[in-house]
Amino acid sequence: MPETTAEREVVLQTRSLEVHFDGQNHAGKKVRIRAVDGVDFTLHRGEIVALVGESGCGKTTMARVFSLIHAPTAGAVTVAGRPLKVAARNERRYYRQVQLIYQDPFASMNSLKKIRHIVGRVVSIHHRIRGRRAVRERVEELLARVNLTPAATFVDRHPTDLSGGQRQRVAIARALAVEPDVILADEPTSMLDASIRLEVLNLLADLRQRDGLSVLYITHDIASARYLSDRIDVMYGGRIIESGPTEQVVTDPVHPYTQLLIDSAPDPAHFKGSGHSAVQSSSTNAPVDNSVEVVGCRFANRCPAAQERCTSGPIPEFRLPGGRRVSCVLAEDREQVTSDDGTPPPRDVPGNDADTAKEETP
Ligand SMILES: Nc1ncnc2c1ncn2[C@@H]1O[C@H](COP(=O)(O)OP(=O)(O)OP(=O)(O)O)[C@@H](O)[C@H]1O
Repeated sequence: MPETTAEREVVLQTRSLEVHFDGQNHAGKKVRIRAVDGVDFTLHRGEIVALVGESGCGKTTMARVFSLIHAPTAGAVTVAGRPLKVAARNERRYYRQVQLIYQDPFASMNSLKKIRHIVGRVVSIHHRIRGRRAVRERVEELLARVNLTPAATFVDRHPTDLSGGQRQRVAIARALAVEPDVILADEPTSMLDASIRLEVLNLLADLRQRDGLSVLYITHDIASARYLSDRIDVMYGGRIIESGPTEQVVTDPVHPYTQLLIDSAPDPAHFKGSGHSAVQSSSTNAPVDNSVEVVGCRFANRCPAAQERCTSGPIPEFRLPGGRRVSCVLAEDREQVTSDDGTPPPRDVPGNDADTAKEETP
């Protein structure tokens, strides 16, 4: 396998992706909701990328674009190098490449059917395996792959006979039945008991390790993202505001919002399955109103380090060593920072309060 992400094949990519919805604000007025508002995202083969952010930031909408539920409003989406529209012409073939795992495995399972039927149906459709015995053998193989063993004891049970963690394993087995390249895991552990969360995350890590699967892991919990992912994309108000190798982002964040997520996690260094971000519950942290068009940084009204220029014009994307990208003026203070075009950013920018303050000091 190639050593660096730059050398690996890109399986999912977006460029300037926008997904807007018609909706209503709290006053009942019609508004345009910018669920995703100019996102550049990349997932390489065999990589686990975590999309992290609070509720309403646009994470699920991203996954829904890749699973053909929402169409992009603007921007480009490619899947294994092909434009999404082309890749999705044949839906069945598309879903062989890309599979979605939901937060609530019950939502996508007929609880009246046995596991044999729930997983077996996908096996028969996608692999054209006929004959009860052949289908059952394949189902048992898949259940064993997600550590539901002995598999023969699970096939004749109903989803209601299983624990939450076991049901999520069945959902993963069903996704694996089509032998996908990519798993989109949308908060796959948030409805599970803390003790089982780790098991499911370990299973995803194991599938990547053994089968080279690529995983888009969606979560509001940066501690679990740190546990599982190679890279983190932090999303806020429909935009990715910071991204890079997981350890670098978590141990040395640049954007104050990333710092807030880390501070809100119980113990980002030692995830034991119980992590829950407190960002949402704080009364001072009102969720972002993504129906309002904002030129600068959407986080500025909550940011302890906000400067005038954070809201007066677009915030450039800065690059840092290690493939890190940050949309925050604080990145200018970092060593080896470059602008999007690879040049060092101008340090003396009018309106930069920090610089002005330094000049005025006698
Ligand atoms: N079909 C839709 N119609 C109108 N608005 C939508 C639709 N889907 C999502 N939204 C809005 O888009 C924004 C982003 O939603 P999204 O579900 O992607 O966020 P999220 O980060 O996944 O949050 P959560 O973790 O709560 O699911 C929210 O303001 C949401 O209300």
